[in-house]
Amino acid sequence: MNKIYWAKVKEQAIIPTKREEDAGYDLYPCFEEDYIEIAPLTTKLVPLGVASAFDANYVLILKERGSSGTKGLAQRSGVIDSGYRGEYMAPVTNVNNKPIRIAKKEVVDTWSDYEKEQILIYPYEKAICQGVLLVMPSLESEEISYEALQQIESQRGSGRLGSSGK
Ligand SMILES: O=c1ccn([C@H]2C[C@H](O)[C@@H](COP(=O)(O)OP(=O)(O)OP(=O)(O)O)O2)c(=O)[nH]1
Repeated sequence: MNKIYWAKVKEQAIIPTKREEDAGYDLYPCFEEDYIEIAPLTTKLVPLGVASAFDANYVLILKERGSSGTKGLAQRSGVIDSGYRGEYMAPVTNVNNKPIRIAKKEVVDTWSDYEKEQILIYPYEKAICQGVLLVMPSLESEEISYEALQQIESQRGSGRLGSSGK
């Protein structure tokens, strides 16, 4: 299957797209509410409204966009398995010291300047994260004893945490 299949789980969802030279598919929030508010240093699941199917040789990783990461929306978890058929959810942590609202434009337009000063706003209409497809290496897995493992040649051996002195 040399293809990624996308489906809308919710009617209003936006099917992710990317230009050939972009690494990630832009993924958009998709929810009924006027906005989702994320308090400082807390995490919320932002529904993305889409589901996918792709070959088991790949994994799709959710990452911040430049424009979401630099606004203090930190992407969590984000491993989408090829066999996952549920709705994509983006776990997002607000690392700002103000609440941030992922808010629809028509609602933001009704807020007073005072209300807007108390919060940060991320437009609902913008992609909130991106999905990067990566090739999954396929390795056999085998348990061996720790002694046998230490016999396997290595430059580092068990040196760690500053042992190289570099
Ligand atoms: O940020 C994320 C992470 C995961 N998922 C979906 C896709 C993934 O294929 C599925 C399971 O994720 P994962 O295996 O990381 O979750 P788990 O906590 O290990 O639970 P499980 O027992 O379901 O494997 O949840 C998302 O929508 N968003």
